[in-house]
Amino acid sequence: AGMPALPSSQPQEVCAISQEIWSDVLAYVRNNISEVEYHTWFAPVKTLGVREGSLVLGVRNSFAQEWFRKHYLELLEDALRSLGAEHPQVSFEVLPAVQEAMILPEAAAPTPKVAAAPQPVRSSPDPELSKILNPKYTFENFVVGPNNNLAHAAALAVAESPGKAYNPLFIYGDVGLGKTHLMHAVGHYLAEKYPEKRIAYVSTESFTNELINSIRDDKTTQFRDRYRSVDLLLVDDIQFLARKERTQEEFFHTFNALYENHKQIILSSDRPPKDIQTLEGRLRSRFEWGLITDIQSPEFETRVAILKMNAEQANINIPQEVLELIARQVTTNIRELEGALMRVVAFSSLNNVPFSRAVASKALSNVFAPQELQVEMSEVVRAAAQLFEVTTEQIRGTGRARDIVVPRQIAMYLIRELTPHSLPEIGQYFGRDHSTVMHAVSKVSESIKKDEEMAAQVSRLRRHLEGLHEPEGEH
Ligand SMILES: Nc1ncnc2c1ncn2[C@@H]1O[C@H](COP(=O)(O)OP(=O)(O)OP(=O)(O)O)[C@@H](O)[C@H]1O
Repeated sequence: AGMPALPSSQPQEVCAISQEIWSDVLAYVRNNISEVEYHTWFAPVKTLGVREGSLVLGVRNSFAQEWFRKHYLELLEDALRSLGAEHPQVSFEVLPAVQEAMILPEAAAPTPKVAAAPQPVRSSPDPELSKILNPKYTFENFVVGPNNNLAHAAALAVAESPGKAYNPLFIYGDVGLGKTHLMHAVGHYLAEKYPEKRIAYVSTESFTNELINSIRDDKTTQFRDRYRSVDLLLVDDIQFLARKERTQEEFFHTFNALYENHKQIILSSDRPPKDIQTLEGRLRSRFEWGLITDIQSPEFETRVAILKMNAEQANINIPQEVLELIARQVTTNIRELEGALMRVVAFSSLNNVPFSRAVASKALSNVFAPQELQVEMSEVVRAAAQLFEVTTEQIRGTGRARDIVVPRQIAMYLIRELTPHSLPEIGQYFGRDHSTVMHAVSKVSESIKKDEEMAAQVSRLRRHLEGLHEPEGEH
């Protein structure tokens, strides 16, 4: 409602994300019906894309079409609503029987290069390897920023001279910040350069389970052979070795075997070795033999760059300001950042509206608590200084000249309006007491009633500051 219709000349690359939408819808459906029903009816359905806001589903015959209309329309609409569709629409088309097997992507023309099902960037000679390494997790697809440049450089060095540069390479950081991505990138790099090298990627959990199974099945020799004969061993989430004595013992020997043969080992963890409780000393010290490097949360610019890369890869054209809005909403976890982007794209295609800040903030409003306007005092001062062509030091200083006092009072007034800071806190920031701030606030609120120019300046500043943080409302 109130949204501009999507001009037909602006093709939305719905196909790129229709798979994404469809898998979310399926997940919703699956939660709400029995497994048998799900497999009978939903498993054979193909998505044909989103057309003009309507999710088009291909079903096998007209009987199924009727059945869906009668029994599952509401459920599907609910699912779309959960993704943000305001007027969910689903339509069904009977798939031509012969074409059923090849219905995608040809039928969903025009088909952009789909990122939802990433093509292997390079085909690995080893089919096993392409199963274990995520094709998306390459160096090319890794955005380097101040938060991860050391880890990135270390990974690259290791990829170029495995077993020589840093062994082991230990990468730690919070969830969803790219540890697995970097490990796989080394794997891809090596696989391309040295197709004969053997690479193994395993999570600590799988390593543990495989070990347990091998003990149970009396196949520990095979287990050992497998891991001790690789050229590159990538082990994810090594912190889960904590309290698993038997696995630690086994891993210790694997580590030694590889290390002695100059085979590269890369480990990831959510914390540095010294913080992994109940890790045997001899393992801990080995983890510290090579290089320990961390990945931090990405800062704003890096988050925007990551979103941009994702959008480009999905062939979706999203305005910079929308990407920035998303990057402001999700600050710590890149997996969630990517999820937020998908949500915005799904929302805009399901509602058949072009990307805008309003659309994005709406799409994200269910997922993320509506952003509190979080203007910083320093931002207000900076903005006021800029507008009045004085320095921030002057504004926070003690000068009494009128051309400094007015900007200072306006800054205090706007800080009071736009931030949750108390009068004493604001006073402290300016090296004054709270009564000075109170005086400034009442002075400015009086002045803007009479002084048009000042009113304009204040509202311009306010809009600027709000614009920095808040999604535009829908008018
Ligand atoms: N610098 C980056 N550039 C582009 N994409 C990134 C970057 N860092 C992370 N990602 C993406 O973020 C997602 C999460 O990354 P990844 O799975 O590697 O995180 P992780 O640190 O291993 O998390 P976990 O601890 O949960 O395993 C992936 O889709 C990955 O491609």
